[in-house]
Amino acid sequence: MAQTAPLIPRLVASSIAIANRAGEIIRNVMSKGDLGIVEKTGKNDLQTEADRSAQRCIITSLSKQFPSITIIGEEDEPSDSPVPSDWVVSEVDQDILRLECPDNLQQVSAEEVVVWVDPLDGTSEYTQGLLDHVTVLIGIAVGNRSVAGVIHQPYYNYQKENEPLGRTIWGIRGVGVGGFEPKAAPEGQRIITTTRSHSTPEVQATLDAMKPDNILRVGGAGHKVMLLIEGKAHAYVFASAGCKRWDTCAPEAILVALGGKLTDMHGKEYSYDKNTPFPNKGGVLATGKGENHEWYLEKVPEAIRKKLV
Ligand SMILES: Nc1ncnc2c1ncn2[C@@H]1O[C@H](COP(=O)(O)O)[C@@H](O)[C@H]1OP(=O)(O)O
Ligand SMILES: [Mg+2]
Ligand SMILES: [Mg+2]
Ligand SMILES: [Mg+2]
Repeated sequence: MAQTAPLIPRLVASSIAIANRAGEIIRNVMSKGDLGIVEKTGKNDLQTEADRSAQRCIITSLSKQFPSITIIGEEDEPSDSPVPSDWVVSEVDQDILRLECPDNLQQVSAEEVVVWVDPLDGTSEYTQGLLDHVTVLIGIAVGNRSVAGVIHQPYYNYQKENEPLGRTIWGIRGVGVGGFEPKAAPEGQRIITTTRSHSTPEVQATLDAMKPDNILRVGGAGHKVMLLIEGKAHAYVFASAGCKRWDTCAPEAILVALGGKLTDMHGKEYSYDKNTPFPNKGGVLATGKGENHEWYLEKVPEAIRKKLV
């Protein structure tokens, strides 16, 4: 069975198992207490031992199982030390291999695939102990389109006793989603989710122009798209540069598999081609199924939109 399934479901099946392992690594770093925080070159841009170790687990495992695909990870990896053998995952999620795959995904070759890896999304929140904002993101693109994604939440349920810790959700365009219960956001309200650690006057002015009933300021692109697909927010609005392709590839695929949309502030979809420059310079606007994406675009103040190129 595993050998006969097409490449995209096999990649998703492996990514689920790999993301689970990366989540354990993230929890282990936190429980040991030494986060090994490094400031990267950008403003308000941190990296921890958990980001580095989780990425080594994900990239080593994926490239071992799929040697011909292109993998692009957020973190630079200067480490020469060998990857511990128990970080190299060979398991796969068997249920995914049994899914029906649409025609357009049947014949994808490894050379067409680009996997965008954010080993730990919400690093700023992780260092501040806001653990439920943290996700592991593995996004799968074919050509320039994001077609499948896995979001793992290592700390899901962490404040509840007797509930399983962590969960992994997946989505494949044209196939469906799993690992959670999709829900529509409440009618008759406008709830917008946005950054809590990378706000700017432009981000705030754009939110003001949309006159939301409520604003949910939380960390991570993965976490914010989870709020959309679980019906907690109607739109994710970030009128600023700062996010990168690895932040949006996996969440976009899951959102789109459910009928939602993710674009820049001009309404343009991001390209996930391997040669694309990775900054999402046009900002992020994501809306759930049935939301009027155009309405949000029209509300973006023109002077702010013009700067986001
Ligand atoms: N100015 C920035 N510099 C670095 N990363 C950013 C910036 N803005 C956003 N990001 C990335 O996008 C994610 C979503 O942004 P926010 O939480 O501010 O809404 C962040 O968790 C971070 O990913 P990461 O934590 O993987 O570095
Ligand atoms: Mg980062
Ligand atoms: Mg990120
Ligand atoms: Mg990250």
